[in-house]
Amino acid sequence: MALTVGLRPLTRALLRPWARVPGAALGRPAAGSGDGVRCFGSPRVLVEPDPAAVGVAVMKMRNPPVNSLSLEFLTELLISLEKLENDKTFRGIIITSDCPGIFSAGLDLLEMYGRDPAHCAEYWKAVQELWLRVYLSNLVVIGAINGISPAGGCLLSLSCDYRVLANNPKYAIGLNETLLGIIAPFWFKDVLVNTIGHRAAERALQLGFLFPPSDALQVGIVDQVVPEDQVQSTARSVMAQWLAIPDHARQLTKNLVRKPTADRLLQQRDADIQNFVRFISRDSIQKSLHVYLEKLKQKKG
Ligand SMILES: CCCCCC/C=C/CC(=O)SCCNC(=O)CCNC(=O)[C@H](O)C(C)(C)COP(=O)(O)OP(=O)(O)OC[C@H]1O[C@@H](n2cnc3c(N)ncnc32)[C@H](O)[C@@H]1OP(=O)(O)O
Repeated sequence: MALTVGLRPLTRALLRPWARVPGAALGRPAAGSGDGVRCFGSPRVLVEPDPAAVGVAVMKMRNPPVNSLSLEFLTELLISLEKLENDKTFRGIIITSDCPGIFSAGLDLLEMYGRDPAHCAEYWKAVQELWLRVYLSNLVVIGAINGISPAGGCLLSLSCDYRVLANNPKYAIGLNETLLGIIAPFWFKDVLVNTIGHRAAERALQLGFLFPPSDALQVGIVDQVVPEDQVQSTARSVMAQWLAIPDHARQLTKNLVRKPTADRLLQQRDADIQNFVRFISRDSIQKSLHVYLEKLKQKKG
């Protein structure tokens, strides 16, 4: 899938600093890595070949403090994913977090609060693009979910082929948009319905459920819950099962299952952007975001 949307100016801006980081440029051997070991990534996305599994890359998100999906972070994720997709040495990716206790806090609220319509439109394009790229990836994508994963973080998880969640009572996963006074877009909703079924999604979406690990497993929003120190090794074992299937058969099957859902967005991307911009620009929605951001601040005391 081509990187179709208008990310070029930002992409160029992002590429410049990477060029100054020895070994950090996409596709170059990393500083300190052995000859021929490919390690590519960016300031916020660390991508390394899994030393224990041929053809597998581990992608670690590191946008502290909470891996919120800012425009810059989304762009870096997109570039790394595109690079991996085009590198025939890789057949699978494990997506995980480098921020302790947090997989991803979801979309960056500061990209939607107090921003002008043009910025919101650019941001939403990037959100759409990340979803499409992960959801339709030809690679096997396993989520090693080592922290809380609300809203956009949950969408990212749901877009993986398989989800392993760490069994920690502090962690939770779900589409909690209504708690913020906003709504999950139809394609977030579609992916949740596909995963947990209509009735469970109806309740979860309206009530903004964030499922703790045991409930998450029970409802099927994740596939496995394991002790925290086994998340990566479990993801690796699952990856081996998925990679035992011939790529072409698995990829065509994935496409068969996922394309109708992706097509619903692909057929109306511009309208979806306009809808988002109209919605997010409303005074009432900006007020809700303000209240939510204030709550986050006050939580700190
Ligand atoms: C028609 C279409 C409609 C629109 C659809 C839009 C869909 C939106 C989907 C989304 O993804 S909205 C985002 C939802 N995310 C959340 O609700 C999570 C909010 N965050 C938290 O609950 C907590 O931060 C945490 C993730 C549980 C971590 O808690 P912790 O105590 O470790 O850290 P904090 O002190 O709360 O946060 C640190 C720092 O980060 C800021 N921050 C947290 N989350 C976000 C975020 N999503 N976007 C931007 N910034 C975030 C938080 O305010 C703190 O900032 P400072 O006070 O340090 O400046």
